[in-house]
Amino acid sequence: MSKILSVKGLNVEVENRSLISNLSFDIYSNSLTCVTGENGVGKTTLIKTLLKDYHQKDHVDFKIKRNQIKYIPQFRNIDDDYALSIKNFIGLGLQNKFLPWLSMKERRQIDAIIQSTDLSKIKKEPLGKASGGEQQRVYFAQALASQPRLLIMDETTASLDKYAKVDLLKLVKSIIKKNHLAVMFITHDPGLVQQFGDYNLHIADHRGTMNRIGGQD
Ligand SMILES: Nc1ncnc2c1ncn2[C@@H]1O[C@H](COP(=O)(O)OP(=O)(O)OP(=O)(O)O)[C@@H](O)[C@H]1O
Repeated sequence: MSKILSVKGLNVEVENRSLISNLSFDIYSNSLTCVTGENGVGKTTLIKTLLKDYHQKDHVDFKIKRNQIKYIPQFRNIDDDYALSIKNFIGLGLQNKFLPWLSMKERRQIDAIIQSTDLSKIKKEPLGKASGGEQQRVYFAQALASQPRLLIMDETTASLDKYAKVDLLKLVKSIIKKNHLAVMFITHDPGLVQQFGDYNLHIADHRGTMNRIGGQD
């Protein structure tokens, strides 16, 4: 396990209103850190602050490059008519892409991601026709195409049923292990935290506390 991010004495504010004071925690590779707390405590604002303060080393010290951090937002505007195939959508996640088509190396990389995220059977289907759980798996796969070392998932499971939630988290855990990835996962689901979290960064009363949990592999 190597350190990916060190946060020390960070104050998280919005429009001069303090949300979290004197926050300190570390994020390591090979681990899933759940970020929990009531609505409005400042979880999303914390993530925005970390990304905004990337170059400011006093309180937020990333050990990785900015382009090795990937954020998967909670909502996307994908409607039923969205016609791009799942494979091409995942390809959009490739970094430093100059050509409009995929090189042989990129094609192999995308094929490996499709296989590891169990999307082979539906890779030619339009993304708009995929189920909610499949779409979340595709967003995760697209994020992997940029070969991140830290992945931030913002309530990615919120719209899924309990089986799809567990399936997605099992997949995330297996990729964490395989790619030595660090994941920060904002969630309101205590069952998922207990079952899959390695750490829980819990925010309440303007304070953040990091606890070790030790979720399943
Ligand atoms: N740009 C902004 N300007 C003013 N207030 C904001 C802004 N962004 C967020 N806030 C306020 O800051 C507080 C924290 O918001 P934030 O979205 O970070 O909470 P959260 O913990 O992620 O909540 P949830 O679990 O509901 O998503 C809220 O009271 C919100 O209204």
